[in-house]
Amino acid sequence: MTALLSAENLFVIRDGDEILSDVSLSLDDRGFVTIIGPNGAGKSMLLKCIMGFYKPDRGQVVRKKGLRVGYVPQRLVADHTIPVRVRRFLSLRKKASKETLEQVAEETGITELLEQPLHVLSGGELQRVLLARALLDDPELLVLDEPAQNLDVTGQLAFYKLLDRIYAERQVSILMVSHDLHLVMSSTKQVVCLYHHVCCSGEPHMVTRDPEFISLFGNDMAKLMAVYNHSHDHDHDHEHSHNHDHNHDHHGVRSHG
Ligand SMILES: Nc1ncnc2c1ncn2[C@@H]1O[C@H](COP(=O)(O)OP(=O)(O)OP(=O)(O)O)[C@@H](O)[C@H]1O
Repeated sequence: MTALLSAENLFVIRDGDEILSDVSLSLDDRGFVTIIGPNGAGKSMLLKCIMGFYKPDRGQVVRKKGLRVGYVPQRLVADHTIPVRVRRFLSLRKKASKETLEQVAEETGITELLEQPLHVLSGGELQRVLLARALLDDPELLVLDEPAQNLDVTGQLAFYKLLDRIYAERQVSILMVSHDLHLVMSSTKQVVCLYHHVCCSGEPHMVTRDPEFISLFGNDMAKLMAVYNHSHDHDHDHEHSHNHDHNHDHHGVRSHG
């Protein structure tokens, strides 16, 4: 397998706090990695470093040469005072052909919305438009930062279902921050549990059994995951990786050193 991208030993330190502490992560061709972690754990910061929006204090991000990346932010605040139609919005930054734009619109279920002004769209529709925009360049890697955070449960389900289909049908890898592990765990191949450092990582059903996962999210979350795991609960010990060479209190401190 070819590594599309790797983050190597990233540190981000602000006001003496380690927002990211020795974080490493790598994404292979056709990988599907979901980053989870409590509020303020540094998930968005990690994505910003990976996207090159933010320079880590130490460490580096190595990308495959010429890697095409599509980015889907948490949300888009549409400006009511400058009514932009969806079609125009999609062609603002990307030089996609009319055919590509319409094919991607079809794929993401927004064909009917192309002539609508952005500001009239629902939250779910806007997220599909943002996904469509990220797909216009035919990305090898899709990076999504809590893409369903502002949607209701039905909207979340629909969005992740669409993402599943895109992953199945395209030659694309996915790196996503999500709080909805129970909704994405059937598609996710690897979960990275972050609390300023990588607490544990591996296949979803293994990570949810990890004592560090349970200490971060509590037993209720672990039990909820167990229900979702039930249908494909089998042993993958050999694929599970840990990072246990640290010792700290997850609930109290932010600096680990
Ligand atoms: N540019 C910055 N300068 C200083 N501190 C920052 C900066 N960006 C983020 N932080 C801090 O870093 C910590 C991690 O923030 P981040 O947004 O990465 O968390 P998160 O895991 O994405 O949280 P959430 O789940 O709530 O979105 C927070 O305490 C935040 O205040």
